[in-house]
Amino acid sequence: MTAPLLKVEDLRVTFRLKSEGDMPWTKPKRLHAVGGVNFELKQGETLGIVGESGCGKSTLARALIRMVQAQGSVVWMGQEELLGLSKRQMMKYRSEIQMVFQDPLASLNPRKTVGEIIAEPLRTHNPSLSKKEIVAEVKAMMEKVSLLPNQINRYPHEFSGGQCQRIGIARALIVRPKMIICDEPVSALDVSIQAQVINLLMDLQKEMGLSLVFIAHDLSVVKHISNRVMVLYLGKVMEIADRDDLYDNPRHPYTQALISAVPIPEPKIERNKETILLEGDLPSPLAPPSGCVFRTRCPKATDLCAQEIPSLEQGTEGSSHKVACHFSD
Ligand SMILES: Nc1ncnc2c1ncn2[C@@H]1O[C@H](COP(=O)(O)OP(=O)(O)OP(=O)(O)O)[C@@H](O)[C@H]1O
Repeated sequence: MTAPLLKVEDLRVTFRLKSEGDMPWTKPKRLHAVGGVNFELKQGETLGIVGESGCGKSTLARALIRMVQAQGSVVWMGQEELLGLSKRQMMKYRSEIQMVFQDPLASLNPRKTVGEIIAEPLRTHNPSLSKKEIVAEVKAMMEKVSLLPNQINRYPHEFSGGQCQRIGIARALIVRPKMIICDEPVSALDVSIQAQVINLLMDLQKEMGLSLVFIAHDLSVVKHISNRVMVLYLGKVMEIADRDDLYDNPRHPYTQALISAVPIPEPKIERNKETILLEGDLPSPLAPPSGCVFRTRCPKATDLCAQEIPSLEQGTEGSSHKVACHFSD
């Protein structure tokens, strides 16, 4: 069996916060943004990551490419432990793992032309390329993402939101990565444009054999693009399963609530299950609940849930459907 492209074990990110009013001798508060996440990603696969705002999706993504400091282990292609590498050593892998960000315009330098923006990673990773070669590569990549190559000298503000996201995708793909992390890549775009960008990503994935980590809070979008889906809550994995398994048979009460709230596109089709309303807000990650972090909003919680952290377990032997709940369905 081939090794997974990416293997993440017990990944943890803790931010140390010091508020301005604190006396010098007070201890900084610790915010556990990601608390012991495990998953694997195969070549050509798309893993969707969902969860409410503040549950740690972006921090997890940033930890994978060392934009934030993390503990645990991130093994790349069965060989390299990325968290142990120096910034310099990490450069080699930065061309293999690229990121597409949420706000397309804000993620592009307004003072650079589109050509310069797309070329930047190429110049960094292939300094021996001539100017002519770079321009040819950039124009070819612009065509691949359905941008007009003759617009190479224009500036980001001259493009629409959807076009800016295509520029962001071209910049990520120009160095031929093996994996792309997309952090809410379409949530800032109009609904009509979202589908175009998602379909573009799916076409490019097929053509280039890419693996995707796709972060979003819109469960319909994640369902469309993902092979597997991971549900995060307060920095912990609640459930992970193949896409259809998760959407047709959610086992964690949190996943059940999220899926029950997904709007049905065809109004004539009646929903056969009630929408489950979650009470209360996401607890502060500065003071997470004891035991199961979801228990304060969970309709099934008992004393056990306050005392014991449920481990992420498979329902049946060999199943890839895992759930962290003492009372899962
Ligand atoms: N640099 C930082 N310093 C301190 N706390 C941070 C930092 N970055 C994120 N956090 C906190 O970590 C937690 C997780 O944030 P994160 O942005 O990863 O969540 P998210 O699920 O991506 O949310 P959203 O969907 O709103 O982007 C939040 O409580 C956030 O306030």
